[in-house]
Amino acid sequence: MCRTTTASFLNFATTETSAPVVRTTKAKNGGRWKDRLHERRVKKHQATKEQKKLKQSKAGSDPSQYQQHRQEQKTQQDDEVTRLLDEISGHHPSKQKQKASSAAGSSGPTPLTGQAGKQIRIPVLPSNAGQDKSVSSNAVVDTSTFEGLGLDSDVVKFLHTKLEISKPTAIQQNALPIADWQGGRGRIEHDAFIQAATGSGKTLAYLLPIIHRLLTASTMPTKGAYPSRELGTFAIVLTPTRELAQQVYETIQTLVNMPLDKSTGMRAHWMVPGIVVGGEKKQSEKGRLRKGENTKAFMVDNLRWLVLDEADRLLELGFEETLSKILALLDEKLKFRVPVLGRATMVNSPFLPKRRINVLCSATLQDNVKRLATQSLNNPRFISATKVHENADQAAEEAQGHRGKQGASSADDEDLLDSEGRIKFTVPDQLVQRAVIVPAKLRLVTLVAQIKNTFRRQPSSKLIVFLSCKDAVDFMYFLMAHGGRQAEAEDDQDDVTKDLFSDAMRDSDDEDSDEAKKQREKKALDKAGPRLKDDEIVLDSTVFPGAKLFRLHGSMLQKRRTETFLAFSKSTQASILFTTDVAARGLDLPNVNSIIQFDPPSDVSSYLHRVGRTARLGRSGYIQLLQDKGLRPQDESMESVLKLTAKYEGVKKASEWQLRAGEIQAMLERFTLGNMAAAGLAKQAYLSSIRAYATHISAERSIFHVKFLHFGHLAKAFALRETPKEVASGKGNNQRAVEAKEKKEHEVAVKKRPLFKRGNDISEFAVGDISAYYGPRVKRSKD
Ligand SMILES: Nc1ncnc2c1ncn2[C@@H]1O[C@H](COP(=O)(O)OP(=O)(O)OP(=O)(O)O)[C@@H](O)[C@H]1O
Repeated sequence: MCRTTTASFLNFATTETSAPVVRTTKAKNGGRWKDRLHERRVKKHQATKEQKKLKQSKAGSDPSQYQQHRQEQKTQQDDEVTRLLDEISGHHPSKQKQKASSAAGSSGPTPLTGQAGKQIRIPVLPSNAGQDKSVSSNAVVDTSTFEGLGLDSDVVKFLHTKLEISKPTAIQQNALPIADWQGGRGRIEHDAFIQAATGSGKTLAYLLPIIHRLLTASTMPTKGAYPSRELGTFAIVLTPTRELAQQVYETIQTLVNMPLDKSTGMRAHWMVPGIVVGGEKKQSEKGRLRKGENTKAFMVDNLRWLVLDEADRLLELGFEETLSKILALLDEKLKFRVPVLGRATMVNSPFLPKRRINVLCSATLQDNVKRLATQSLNNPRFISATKVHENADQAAEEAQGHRGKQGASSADDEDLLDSEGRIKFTVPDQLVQRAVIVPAKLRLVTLVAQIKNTFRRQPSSKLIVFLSCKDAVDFMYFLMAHGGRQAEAEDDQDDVTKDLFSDAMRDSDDEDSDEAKKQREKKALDKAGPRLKDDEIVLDSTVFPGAKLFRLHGSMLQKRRTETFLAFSKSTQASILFTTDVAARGLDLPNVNSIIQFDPPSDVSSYLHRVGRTARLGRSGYIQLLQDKGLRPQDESMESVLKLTAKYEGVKKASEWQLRAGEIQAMLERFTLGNMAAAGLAKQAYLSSIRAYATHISAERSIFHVKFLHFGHLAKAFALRETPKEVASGKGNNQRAVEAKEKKEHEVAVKKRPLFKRGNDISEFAVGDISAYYGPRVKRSKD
């Protein structure tokens, strides 16, 4: 049902021609690596099908067919985003059709101002420490204080005393006036795009107006009654991860629990925040939201705000279907609402927006999304930390005009625009960014060295290490927890071998009871060393003594995810969080002072969000990318990182740092070799990382191409000594392919060898194939 509804929202009808219908494929970037891999496979399959179709059509096929096909592919991504934006704004598809057809007959979206095909440029100042900046604003208000912006005095007091927030940040200064505090008849209400650097306070920029207006609405009865819980849901905030939902929920919870001065008539008890996230059953959140079963209060008659936090991620691959379904549900619920007898279901308060306000918020809102939003959303305003623009084109023109006046070499422009004149996404000013070019085989040891150096410099540091897949997260977490027990690991290895041998002997000798066998197995497993346990939230590190280790990824049980997130947030001692991109967006993890990207991010915005977990709100932060190919000139040499560790660890001669690095690598390899659990995790991590690496988008494959990877060296990054072939053949998925390839190679090699040497390759179990001994039969020529 949802599928049909979704389809009916497509607002750009394909031009009707006699050409065969060509199925377009999605062409999107971003998303999880698994989504991208799936996407690529589907695309490849469809492309082959289309090629076949085109071949089958008339000989010398019509070039217009091909052009149309190309055009459709090009606009596919934009269409996808437009459709979602239309759904968000609740536009009627038929109206959209008219709009599209009136747009100069173009089959793709055209900006309203007629600047088709033009790049949008919106300047953003590169900082998230906005409090001390003097920022211009369209509003005739004192934007430097919350009172000046019109925020209720109780809320201001609460922010100041309880949350230690005394002045609005730059993005809050610009966003709050647009939110139209007082409401009132005849006021234009705008949808909004909020874009500012990570850690700049965007959450409060959209939450404060909502809370303020709901509080104000509670002072006046509508239809004789004060607002109550029975009126349903007033605002929905959608986020791409459960942790972010949890964080936003907690912020709202704190806000609605603020003490209020009763004489003002404002009441907050009727505002009840709720959270809908999936549990172990992945479909549950979608299901509950679709059916509206979770709570009776999920009534959307009065829905006045729909916020898409990390909107660019929500519009990305892997999310759009869920988003469509949720939006379709909202529409459906509105369409088929059943009036409740004796109950006023619709609120008509002068303090609330008259319609649903849509807010899209992120540090990285792409230009195409903004351009399409001008068409799809309702009077959208583009709010950055520096300015508010009426539409994306206005912002672009202004940026261009500014560029024209100042000359292309203006320092400001260099900061704001890239070489092609597009807006640059920015990282916080105070963030120190370093790239270390490391050969794959030294990546692991450099990671260890870098973490050791960080802890030496600042003993209670909190670090986040980003990895590309959950298998790599599990392995690193486990390795850093137990890999430092060098001596134990060696003993363990001997014990395991002894144990397994003696058990095998005993099995064949006597017939023990099942219970005795179980006991022996358990003993053997215990001897085999530590194992990764699902119920562990935190481990002590043996590689970094005194440090606590955490891990976070999407395949963990929800309960563990939440516990880990909270435990790491609260940790005040030296801590490391190993994580996938699930922690890259939006999370406000206090006092994280260093980010290490062990695996490269999947694209620019992913990089920005990852590094944004540190240097938040003007604090300092340090990030490091460990990469075996340079993205830009080498910032910090691998040698300097390793030398520093050696120095810290008492190595006197500078030349001995290599020895120390070798010792660390050897220690970790010994552990992996001697521990069955570690060996399994390492192999799995190695394979999954290669798969993830292979899904880098085409624009970045000149740097991150799987062909550039040295598989043998990469194994060392996962503390493995085996050759990749051996590792791969141990895996079910690749086993047959590897075996088949090896068999073929072997056969070819055998055939090439001189006859007298071939016999050596014959196994004693070989049966009756004479060619194995003498090579293939060949016809002899008669002469
Ligand atoms: N005006 C303010 N003064 C001081 N601290 C603030 C202010 N506004 C927000 N903060 C705090 O700044 C931190 C970062 O805010 P927030 O998480 O909203 O950033 P963000 O811009 O949404 O970041 P991201 O893009 O990473 O999601 C939070 O701890 C928040 O409480």
